Amino acid sequence: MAVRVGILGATGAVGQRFIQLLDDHPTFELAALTASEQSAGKRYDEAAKWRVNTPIPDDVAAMEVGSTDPADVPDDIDLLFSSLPSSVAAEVEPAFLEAGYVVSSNSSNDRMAPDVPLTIPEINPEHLDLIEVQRDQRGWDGALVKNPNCSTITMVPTLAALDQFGLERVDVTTLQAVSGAGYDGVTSMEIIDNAIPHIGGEDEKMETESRKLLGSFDGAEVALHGAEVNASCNRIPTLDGHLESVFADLADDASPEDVAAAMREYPGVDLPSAPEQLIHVFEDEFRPQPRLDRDRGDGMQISAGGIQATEHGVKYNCLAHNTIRGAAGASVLNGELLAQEGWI
Ligand SMILES: NC(=O)C1=CN([C@@H]2O[C@H](COP(=O)(O)OP(=O)(O)OC[C@H]3O[C@@H](n4cnc5c(N)ncnc54)[C@H](OP(=O)(O)O)[C@@H]3O)[C@@H](O)[C@H]2O)C=CC1
Ligand SMILES: N[C@@H](CC(=O)OP(=O)(O)O)C(=O)O
Repeated sequence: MAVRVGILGATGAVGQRFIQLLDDHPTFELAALTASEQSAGKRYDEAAKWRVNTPIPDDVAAMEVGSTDPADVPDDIDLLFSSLPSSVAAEVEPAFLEAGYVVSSNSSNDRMAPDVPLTIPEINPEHLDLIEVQRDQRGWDGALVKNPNCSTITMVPTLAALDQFGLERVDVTTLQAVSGAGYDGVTSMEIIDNAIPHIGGEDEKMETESRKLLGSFDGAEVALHGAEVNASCNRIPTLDGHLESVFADLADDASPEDVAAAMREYPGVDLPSAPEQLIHVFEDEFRPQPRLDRDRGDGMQISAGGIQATEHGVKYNCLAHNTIRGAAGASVLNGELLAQEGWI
């Protein structure tokens, strides 16, 4: 049976990716779009400055954009995807939850809240049961699920594969695409022929969100993973695809071949938007590269390569498409998990 879905913040960069990914989705039927008051009341193709690399689906182009207000969203929507600026999401998401909507949100507010599941379906699907705790504590009829920051989601599947060798410490340096900052985030004069060695708040997000994702859930709360995580985040002039260099200290001996096998064999999930294999491992040490590898698995696969031994463990590079696996695709996959697990 079709699941009726809506998008909060549908006109933005991530909102457009949602529309692209939901076109021809096997079970999700797009039935509501919202944005700011400037866009409300307009046809979608008048309100959105469409910039993704496929045309606006005809049925979506003609849809009317609503206000981001529960009173303006049909009651029969089963699931809302949220791609609002986090300051706006922090204000309006609670109103949708109080009104009984289930929200799969990409915005960063509340990701570390103890009663909010921060989920990657292949890594920690069991954390969804935090919804029961959330409903008890907040009195919401709805449910709020978050996906992580795009840099965090690029690295965490590889760390999950390494955890069988006793993950003790992670040091990561990122090379992040300009689309992560949004269309107006970095000017061409700032980024062409350049690299910017800081992204506000990003180091802390990688350092905390990764430990929640890899943490254990006892039915009441998530205990953060014990590994120390240090991140240094940088912007470079690629369009899409975050590339990251990871140094991981391990308690047990593990050769680069053991690590490659653990990554290749890390199990996927049976959900419509999931890649068949979660992590592709290259033998060629010049890969992964953003332009060549970000679209693997329709933008949902993680790539890794250049695995080498270090004194305390291994180092390697990893890559993911930041606006698909790192944003809209991550929320859609969480929505598919919510449906599979009977939360909607
Ligand atoms: N870009 C990326 O790679 C990633 C982004 N994110 C996060 O996703 C979210 C969206 O990012 P992005 O799509 O780049 O942002 P954009 O600025 O491109 O889009 C923001 C959307 O929110 C709407 N909006 C803005 N203000 C309000 C308001 N006051 N009330 C209601 N709606 C409002 C906009 O509508 P209107 O067009 O009418 O202004 C638009 O639809 C952010 O939280 C971002 O941090 C997360 C991971 C990756
Ligand atoms: N900060 C990320 C994108 C982003 O918006 O992250 P978050 O979802 O944590 O706000 C980047 O610049 O690439």
